[in-house]
Amino acid sequence: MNPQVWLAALAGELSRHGIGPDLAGHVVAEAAAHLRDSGEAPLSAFGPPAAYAAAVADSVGGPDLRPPRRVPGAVRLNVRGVTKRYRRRPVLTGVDLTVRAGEIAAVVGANGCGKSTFLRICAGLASPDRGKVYVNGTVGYCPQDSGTCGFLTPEEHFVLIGAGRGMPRTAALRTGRANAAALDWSPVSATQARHLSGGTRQKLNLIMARMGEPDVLLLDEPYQGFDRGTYLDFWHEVWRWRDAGKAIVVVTHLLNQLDRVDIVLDLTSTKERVA
Ligand SMILES: Nc1ncnc2c1ncn2[C@@H]1O[C@H](COP(=O)(O)OP(=O)(O)OP(=O)(O)O)[C@@H](O)[C@H]1O
Repeated sequence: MNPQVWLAALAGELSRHGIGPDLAGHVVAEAAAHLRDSGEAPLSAFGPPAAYAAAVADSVGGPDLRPPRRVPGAVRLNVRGVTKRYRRRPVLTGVDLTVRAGEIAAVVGANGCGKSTFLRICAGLASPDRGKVYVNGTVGYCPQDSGTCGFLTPEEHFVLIGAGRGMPRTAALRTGRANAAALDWSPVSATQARHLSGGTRQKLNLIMARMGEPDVLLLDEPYQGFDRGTYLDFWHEVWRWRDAGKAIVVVTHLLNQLDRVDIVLDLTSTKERVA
C-alpha cells in the first residue's frame, strides 16, 4: 500500500476511534517520519491502519484522553514580574505565572524566547534581575540537556538522588524501578548512563526529577527522544501526578499538546492564559 494512502487511512481510523486531533496528528506525523526514515512499507512496519489505530486507542485508554480536572489546591508556584537580561538583551520581561496543586502549566514560545531560562529561574538555578519566585513545597527539575552522570548506572543515579531527598537506598531503588516501569523501561544494572540511548537518558532524567515526590515539577521538554508509546505513557504519568496534587510546569515546542494542560504561558507574548 502506498504510504500516503496508508497514512490517510490511519488518520480516518484514529478519528473513528475517538482520538482527538492533537494526538492523531502526532501519531500520523511520527508514523510518516518512521516510514520516510526507514524506507519500510507501511503494512510491514505497522500492519493494517485499522489495527494500528485500535492499538493506539487501546494504549491511551479510549477517546477520553484527558481525565476531568479536579478542583486545584493551594498555590505551589507563584512567579511575579520576573525580568531577565543577558548582557543588554532582554530575555524575560515582567513574566507572571501562578500554578496551584493539581494543575499543569505549559510554557511555550519561539526558539530563544527564554523558556529554559524561565524554568531555571523557577528552579532557583538562575537569578532574575527583577521579580520574585515563591515556591510552596519541594521542587523537582528535569533539565533540557541531560543531567545524568556518564559513569554511573541508572540505579546508582536513583540511590544518589534519593539520598539527596533523604531516601534510604532500598526505597530509592524501589521508587526508581517503579517509575522506570511506568515509562516502559527496565534498567539493566550494569549499563552506565553514557551507554544509554538519548530517549532512555531522558527517562532517567525524568525519574530523578520525581525522586522524593516533590510538590512542584519543572520539566524542560522532558520527552525528547521518547518513542510513541513512552510519549503516551508520559502524558498519562503527568495527569496522574496532577491528580495526586502536584503542580507541574512543562516547557514544550509542540503546540498540539496544549489541550493536555490547564494553563498556557506563551513567552513570545509574555501573556498567561487559561487553557
Ligand atoms: N547563560 C547565558 N548567557 C548568555 N545568554 C544566554 C544564557 N542562557 C541563555 N542565553 C540566551 O538567552 C536566550 C533565551 O535562551 P533559552 O535557552 O532560555 O531559550 P528557549 O526559549 O528555552 O530556547 P529553545 O526553544 O531553543 O530551547 C537565548 O538567546 C540564549 O542564547
